[in-house]
Amino acid sequence: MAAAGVLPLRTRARAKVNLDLRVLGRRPDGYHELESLVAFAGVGDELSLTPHVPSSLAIAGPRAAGLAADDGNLVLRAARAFREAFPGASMGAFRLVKRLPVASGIGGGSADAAAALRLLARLNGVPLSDRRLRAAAARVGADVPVCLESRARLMAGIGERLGPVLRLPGLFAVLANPGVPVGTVGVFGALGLAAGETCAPARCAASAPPAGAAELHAALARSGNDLAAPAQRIAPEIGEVLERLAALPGSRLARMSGSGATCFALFDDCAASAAAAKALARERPGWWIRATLLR
Ligand SMILES: C[C@@](CO)(OP(=O)(O)O)[C@H](O)COP(=O)(O)OP(=O)(O)OC[C@H]1O[C@@H](n2ccc(N)nc2=O)[C@H](O)[C@@H]1O
Ligand SMILES: Nc1ncnc2c1ncn2[C@@H]1O[C@H](COP(=O)(O)OP(=O)(O)O)[C@@H](O)[C@H]1O
Repeated sequence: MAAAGVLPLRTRARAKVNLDLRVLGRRPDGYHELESLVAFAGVGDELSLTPHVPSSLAIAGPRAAGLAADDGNLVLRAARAFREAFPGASMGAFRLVKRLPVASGIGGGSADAAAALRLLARLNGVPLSDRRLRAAAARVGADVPVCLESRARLMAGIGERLGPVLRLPGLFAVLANPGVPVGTVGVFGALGLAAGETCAPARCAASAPPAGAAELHAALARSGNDLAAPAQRIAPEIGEVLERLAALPGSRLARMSGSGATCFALFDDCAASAAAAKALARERPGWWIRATLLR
């Protein structure tokens, strides 16, 4: 129950989109070294924190079904990581409004974890640049550090090495998910790399992405997502999502995000992405489809 007179703190947990993703190799500990240009969408979950009451989590929202509010939830895992990093910190009661599909390659759980860390940091006067906070984020999950600030940047290592924040041109996108959850572990496993194996050289000094949307579309067309092929072997529905997105009027590029199954298409303007999302929703009423700005 909310403490009388105490207003909850609130934040958005925006969907992460991997505009491209290269797998460089597999570390001896089994994790994969990546390079990815990451952007964030206007759609996301919502998280609030009622301070100064015992730690707890309640979940509501259109995608809440099947997501347990137990100790394994990434919100409560993040809260534990925060308390370990800042012993004696004030905690509170979280309420998550779940809108993003679960296990879908847009990091909803990672964004929720990062949102929990942001709220606890705000409550306890900890700046987002605090290295103990960043270390706590990396302990919760590979994608959590980039979600902490939720700003476009290059991500490397297993996700813990972040480039400077990038001012990307706004990318008008349609996100589409066919309703098939895809596990990250299985997709990395299906790549079939042995521990310690290298498969691609790191891009030397990563150059800043172009400032114009058309130039960025063209640059992205020269890259890809190395997890798309293994993900499609696990969930062949992804092939159909990519085909449908590529065939939409005005679609400039169609690609899978993260380990799937969510895919995105890019458009020149807001009217084109909105019309495309509407048309796709008519064709595939069972899919999760959103027009959104990536930046
Ligand atoms: C693939 C990516 C790309 O952004 O996104 P999603 O598809 O999850 O959204 C991420 O690397 C996912 O990060 P995240 O989902 O936080 O991964 P974690 O929970 O830390 O790890 C889950 C499992 O994925 C594998 N894993 C994860 C990250 C990585 N760089 N190499 C890996 O091999 C490991 O088997 C690990 O046990
Ligand atoms: N708050 C949460 N939101 C989503 N998934 C969560 C959450 N807490 C724990 N999980 C678990 O984490 C896994 C990854 O979820 P998610 O971040 O949605 O995947 P992805 O990064 O592929 O989009 C799921 O299998 C889910 O059971």
